[in-house]
Amino acid sequence: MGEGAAIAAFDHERAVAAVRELLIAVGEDPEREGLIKTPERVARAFQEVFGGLHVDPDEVLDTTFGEDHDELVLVKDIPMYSTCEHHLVSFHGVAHVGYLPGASGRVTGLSKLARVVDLYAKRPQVQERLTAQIADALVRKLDPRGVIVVIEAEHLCMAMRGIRKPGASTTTSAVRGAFKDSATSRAEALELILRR
Ligand SMILES: Nc1nc2c(ncn2[C@@H]2O[C@H](COP(=O)(O)OP(=O)(O)OP(=O)(O)O)[C@@H](O)[C@H]2O)c(=O)[nH]1
Ligand SMILES: [Zn+2]
Repeated sequence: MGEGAAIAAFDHERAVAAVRELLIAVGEDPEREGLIKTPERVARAFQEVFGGLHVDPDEVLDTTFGEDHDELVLVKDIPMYSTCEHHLVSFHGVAHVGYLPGASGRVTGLSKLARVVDLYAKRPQVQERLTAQIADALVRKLDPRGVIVVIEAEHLCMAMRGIRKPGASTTTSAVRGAFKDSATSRAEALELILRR
């Protein structure tokens, strides 16, 4: 079982009631025409954007192939939408996920790397933890020689409110195994990742 996989199911009725309360709290009338279906819609949207809480990300990495490939596998520019756990607004950008297959040479499906990003992103998150969780899932499931994950994102909590710095970009990385031990391997991977 992956980290934090088994939690209570989504409580739709409770979410609808909570959104309705929030609308009243901000001074709106939840009975007016434009808002009548909003609690229902927002509940469904929350179920989708936090859907990763109810799926075990490790299971998507069960698909592996014996390709006998022991060099870098890197998927760049995976679109990523997550939700800042402090303000419940979006942070979004791209994730880059790379790994060096282990001695067995087994690789996973490329889409599975993007699925792992998605499942961890669909939780209340901070960018640093999201980056580390993706790296650690790959370490657990693929027994790789190394893993590197880089996420570049804009936080709407810094753009639309608070300090109001739209365009500010946050980069986080998580390196494991060979990418942690060898500055040369890390620099080569980062060069490929950040090359435009
Ligand atoms: N390290 C980290 N910080 C984050 C992330 N997302 C949001 N934050 C920060 O979390 C902090 C929360 O600070 P608080 O002082 O508790 O909350 P706040 O008064 O709303 O803070 P401001 O955003 O500065 O107005 C802010 O500095 C946010 O920028 C993240 O993914 N990683
Ligand atoms: Zn925030």
